[in-house]
Amino acid sequence: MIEISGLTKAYGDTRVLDGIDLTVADGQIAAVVGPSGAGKSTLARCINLLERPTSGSITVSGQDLAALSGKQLRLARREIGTVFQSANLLRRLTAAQNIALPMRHQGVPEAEIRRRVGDLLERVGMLQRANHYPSQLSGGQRQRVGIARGLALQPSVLLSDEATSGLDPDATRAILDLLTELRDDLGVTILVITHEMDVVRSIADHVAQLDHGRIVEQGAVADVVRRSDSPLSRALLPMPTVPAADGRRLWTLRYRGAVSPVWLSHAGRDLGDIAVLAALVEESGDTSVGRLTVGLDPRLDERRVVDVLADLGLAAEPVTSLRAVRAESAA
Ligand SMILES: Nc1ncnc2c1ncn2[C@@H]1O[C@H](COP(=O)(O)OP(=O)(O)OP(=O)(O)O)[C@@H](O)[C@H]1O
Repeated sequence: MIEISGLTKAYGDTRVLDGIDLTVADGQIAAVVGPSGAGKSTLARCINLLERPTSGSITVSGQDLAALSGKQLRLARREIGTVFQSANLLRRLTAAQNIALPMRHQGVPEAEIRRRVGDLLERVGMLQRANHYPSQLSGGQRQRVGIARGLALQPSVLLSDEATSGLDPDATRAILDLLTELRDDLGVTILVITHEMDVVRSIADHVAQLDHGRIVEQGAVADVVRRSDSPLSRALLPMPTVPAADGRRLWTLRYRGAVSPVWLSHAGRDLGDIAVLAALVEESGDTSVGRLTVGLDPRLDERRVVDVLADLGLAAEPVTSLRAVRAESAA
């Protein structure tokens, strides 16, 4: 479990992180997203102790890392494995030697290193390439070795800093599957720093949006995608703007997981004809999330629409954007 509380980082007079509160439960994957310059990398460097926070605490498995120094700090570093963008492997070392490196630095006995390197190579599907140098590996393969190296000291937390950026879709998918396996099989808590919303949708349990050094929105991904009119929700499941058809009133519907496959006909019994104008269904973790724009009879009572759809597991919200209102009144 990672608990970040009141984390602030300043360079001179400039506060790059400003009162970050973020908790990632054991065995969960959390994603931190945000625009360039928001402070994502600085947050990552504070968490893996490459930078000292100016104030606040970072507690991993009950230990406040920000309060440690010297030997304690070196020991605490083992708790957090990091995977960097483009893996950062040492060119002159083979895959196996790169993975062994953190263990050598910590004085792990050679026999134990050999055993663990073998296990790790197998876990990340790279056993056949143990003796390849980074230049002989693809970007996705290098990243697998990077992940194995990040796990070498058996950390409870894995920090992934833009680990999939620059990879093609297949390699990205394979790395995301691997991270999910690590969470599920080893119970590793994973914090993913990314600018890719696909990554969040695919693997994250929790998402936090960083902007100008502050977390401006966060929550369980399954809840965030159902939020109405939230910037993070729109970024996660963007919908095209559609004009209302035939004088209907536009509504946005959201659902997650267990919605009846025949909800539309059920809802139609109470609400009359439902025009589906746009729909987006995504797999998020092991559940599906959906967002639709529908057109309904404008004479329907708002409360009734919300209640009927809520009974069917859908969150409904009338669309009130200027464009939609214009489209409605023009129809
Ligand atoms: N060592 C430093 N000294 C002074 N300012 C810094 C330092 N490191 C980062 N900053 C500033 O902190 C802000 C956040 O930078 P950071 O690299 O954490 O953002 P980011 O969200 O990771 O951006 P990107 O997605 O572009 O990598 C930027 O305005 C940057 O200029």
